Amino acid sequence: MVALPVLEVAPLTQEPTPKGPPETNERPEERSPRWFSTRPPDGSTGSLFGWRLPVTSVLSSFCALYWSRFLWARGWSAPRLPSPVGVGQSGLVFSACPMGNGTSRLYSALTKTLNSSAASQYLESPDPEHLEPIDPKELLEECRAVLHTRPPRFQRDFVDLRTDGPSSHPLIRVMQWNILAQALGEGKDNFAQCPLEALKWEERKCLILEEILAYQPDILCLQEVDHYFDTFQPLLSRLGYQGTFFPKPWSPCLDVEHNNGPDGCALFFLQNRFKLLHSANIRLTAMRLKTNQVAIAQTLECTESGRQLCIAVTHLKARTGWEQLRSAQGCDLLRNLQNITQGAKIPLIVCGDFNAEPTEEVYKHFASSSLNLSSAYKLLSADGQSEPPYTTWKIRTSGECRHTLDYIWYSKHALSVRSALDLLTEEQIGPNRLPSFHYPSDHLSLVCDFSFNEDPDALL
Ligand SMILES: NC(=O)C1=CN([C@@H]2O[C@H](COP(=O)(O)OP(=O)(O)OC[C@H]3O[C@@H](n4cnc5c(N)ncnc54)[C@H](OP(=O)(O)O)[C@@H]3O)[C@@H](O)[C@H]2O)C=CC1
Ligand SMILES: [Mg+2]
Repeated sequence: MVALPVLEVAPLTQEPTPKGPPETNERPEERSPRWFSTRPPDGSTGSLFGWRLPVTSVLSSFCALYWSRFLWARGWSAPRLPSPVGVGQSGLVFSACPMGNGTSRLYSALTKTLNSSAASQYLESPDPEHLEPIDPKELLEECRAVLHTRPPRFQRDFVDLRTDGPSSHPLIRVMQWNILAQALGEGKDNFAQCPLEALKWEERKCLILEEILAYQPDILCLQEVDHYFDTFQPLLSRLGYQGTFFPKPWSPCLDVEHNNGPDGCALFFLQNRFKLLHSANIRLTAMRLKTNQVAIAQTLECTESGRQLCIAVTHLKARTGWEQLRSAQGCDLLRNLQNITQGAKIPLIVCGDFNAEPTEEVYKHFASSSLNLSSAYKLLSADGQSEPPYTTWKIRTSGECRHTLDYIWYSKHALSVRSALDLLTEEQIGPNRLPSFHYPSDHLSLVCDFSFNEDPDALL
């Protein structure tokens, strides 16, 4: 069940003073973080975007717009299509336009384009109910065929981080990745050096899938997913994953013409490795008010060992000037995770785009939490104490942005990081930065192999 839109955090009152300079490409209402307002006593919403409107009319139009878009994004309002020709295997279909107009986008996952090449023969399915497993190797080959005009993908190596001998428990591979919402990449992010051609969804989705298939995570935590129902859910379910999607209540994607629905967090795990015990979709709050950011937290039982693991994914509020909101959202997530892990009894992994450098308060809350968390990618540094120099690197019209914002937190007593996927080098990323013809997102994927520590009763 998804919560309703976010009048509660509509920018209204003065809040914390931005620490850094405002980014010039932001809209005025986003530059000054003015949030957490209560409604004025006259029953209007106050100066929401400069208007004074009755609460009921604003509420009802937001609700109607949001729900119609949400239902439409899920395909619930869609009529069934006649069976298209050329039956394939995987359901990965390429629509004629990048995001498509309403109709072609809605149908893109179901439709077989008449002129599709032989390369996509295995990638297509006429039937949304078609659930036959896909061989990951064959899907990878198909993706590579689609990408044959693009430069080869970058080589990244796993760094061995073991400090002891081999574990008797099988490894758990976790991938964290902000994949870049298609609507934001094309419509809002203002990438200055990335040609629109490089963002074409038909090819970019293959780059994303290629990255996932190359590392084959057991657990996959994604942010900025705006193609869940038409791409990732159908394909990944046929690769053996069970998926959950929680859209942002008022996704900025919905402001983009020809969007594909709201973006949100998605969490996938391999069904042959885990059983789902508990799942929570969390609308993050700040000072008890609902915000536009979300998280998913699930408790899984490992089929091999019978041990439990809690996994969470989140995407905190972006942009400079919103540090206090991120901090409050982080505290709310930690509070929720305290409950879900039964007071830190269940080992925990938290993946996210925190939109916060390690110097920020929210990072410090996680590092000092009573959940005893440590950030896995620190282990790649020489002293094990420093985060990588960047996890996102892009050039916006407002300038170059190189930041460390993405993290994989883990219970440091209960779990060990056995290896971590190295980041792309500056040379690999290239002078035009990300995204690019080589790499589909402005954020790098983070991938770690975890094992349970031997003593299950050790302090978490
Ligand atoms: N929050 C609210 O109450 C309401 C919001 N809205 C709409 O929602 C949007 C804001 O939503 P919110 O969830 O707060 O979004 P955020 O500020 O968290 O950012 C949304 C996306 O924009 C990207 N982004 C970050 N910095 C920039 C930048 N400088 N230029 C362009 N894109 C950037 C982020 O990517 P990354 O994480 O990769 O950095 C993120 O995915 C607005 O467009 C507004 O119109 C509408 C009504 C109410
Ligand atoms: Mg983004």
